Amino acid sequence: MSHAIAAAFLALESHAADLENTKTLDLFAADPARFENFSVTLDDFVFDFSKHKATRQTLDLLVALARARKLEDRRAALFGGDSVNNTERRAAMHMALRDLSPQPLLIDGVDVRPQIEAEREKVFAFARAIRNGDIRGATGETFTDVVNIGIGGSDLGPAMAARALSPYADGGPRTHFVSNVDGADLADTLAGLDLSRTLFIVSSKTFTTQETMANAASARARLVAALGEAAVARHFAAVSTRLDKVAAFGIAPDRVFGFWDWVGGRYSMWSSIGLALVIAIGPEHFTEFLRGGFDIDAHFRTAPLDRNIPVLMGLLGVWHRNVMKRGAHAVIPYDQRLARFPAYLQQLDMESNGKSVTRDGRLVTHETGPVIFGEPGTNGQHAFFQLLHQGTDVTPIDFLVAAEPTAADAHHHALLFSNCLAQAEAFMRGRRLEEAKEQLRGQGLSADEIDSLAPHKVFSGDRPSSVFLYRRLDPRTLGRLVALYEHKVFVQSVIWDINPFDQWGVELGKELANRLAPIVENADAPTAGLDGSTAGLIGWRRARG
Ligand SMILES: O=P(O)(O)OC[C@H]1O[C@](O)(CO)[C@@H](O)[C@@H]1O
Repeated sequence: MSHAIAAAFLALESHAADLENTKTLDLFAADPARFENFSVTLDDFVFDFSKHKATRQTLDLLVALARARKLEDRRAALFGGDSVNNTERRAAMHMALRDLSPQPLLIDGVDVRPQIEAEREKVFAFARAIRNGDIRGATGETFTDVVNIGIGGSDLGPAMAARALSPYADGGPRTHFVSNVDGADLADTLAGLDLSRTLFIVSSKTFTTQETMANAASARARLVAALGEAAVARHFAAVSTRLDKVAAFGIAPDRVFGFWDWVGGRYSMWSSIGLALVIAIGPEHFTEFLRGGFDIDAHFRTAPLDRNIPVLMGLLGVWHRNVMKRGAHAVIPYDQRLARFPAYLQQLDMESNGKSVTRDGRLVTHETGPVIFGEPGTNGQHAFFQLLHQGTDVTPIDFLVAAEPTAADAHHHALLFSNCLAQAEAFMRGRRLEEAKEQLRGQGLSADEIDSLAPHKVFSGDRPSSVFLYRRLDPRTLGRLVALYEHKVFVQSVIWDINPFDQWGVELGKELANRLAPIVENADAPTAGLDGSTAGLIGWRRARG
């Protein structure tokens, strides 16, 4: 670690010590314009970070750390199509997929815009034909249901977005997502579906992923049993970078949609991987989704670092992770249709920044990515918020909420919105022992009862949160949200000097699963050489199989 970076961290640590006796509420008292000063508005979108215990000096020190890490140069390298994914020797140019300008998009000196636009047009034409019934199944029926078979980045993005944007799924077929190798996933999804009206999309960047290949083979077998071998060409489409492998599966070339190795799996929902989503919401709404991502790219590239939403998200996360030593980060959408957004972010953030070595392979000197978790509010309030309010660990929270009701019921939205703001306020405000006692006195309790109960009603307060307030959850807003988090993850990777675009940590488990599968399937296969626990568990299963 260079001297400048070590000095930047030391300055942050000493500043944190100075702030120890300051309450976040005091910061509001000292600055009547704190909300304006500690929030950023982007069109009809507000990022409010005023409830973090952070001052102007905190921001200056965090920006100094970012500069010491050369964030602006690294951002230029990212957008310039450099091989920022150094361990796989690739660019990470998912932003090119949503660049709606006419500018050339250079990767290794080649303008990739024509290929991107051609592939997108092919996806759009196919989606339109499915939606309007020009493309039909083997028996001449229109498609009423689309089943996307994929996992991780080939599932979570489109699945999350199809749910988030369900009000925009006007007139298209229903979409379903099968990911788990547990056969129950496919079986439960297909129960009740009419195979003669069902289109399967096999989505896999590598077209080798065990779960996806197993589910695709089972879906194919079910279709062949129902409609015959010839139906496969009419009922299957595929999305992959490995067109050679797709051909071997028997999917017709005009139903194969490609993308490129410079698009990471968890960054791929902007590509042909979005096919199921395009079929669900239509090309026009999908283009609005792309536009939302493109808005954020422009903001990320041009806004000053201390007014730059993804930079602030990333740096505040570094403040909490590295200076305050907080190990988790919660994302709570007060928006039921964003129910899968926390799961989507788990892959985006934890697969990207869950690393222990730097870009050049040395052990990191600081903590890297936190555990990301979340559930929609208000449900989370009745599940794990107790720990967030009074547990011994402090967990920073992102609250996401729309300003406008999404359903016709304004009353429900008023309740939802109030709950969101009330929680954020409660985490910041807390309740002192004296306040707790005062409240209990008002309830007519005896002095002894008050003394014994009051400590249980104390909230430390100063528990930090950001609020993302958007007008409504439409395709453009969703595009903005996804791109904001993508760039936040990138900013943090720069501070931690790690490669956010590889995922070697998923390899070992995959290798071992492939080694175990034949031993589990064949009851006579020897278990010698396995560790005692694994052999014991297989033996227990065999005895009952
Ligand atoms: O699209 P594929 O190649 O099937 O991979 C699915 C997922 O598996 C991973 O490689 C590892 O879990 C993810 O990065 C990826 O999104």
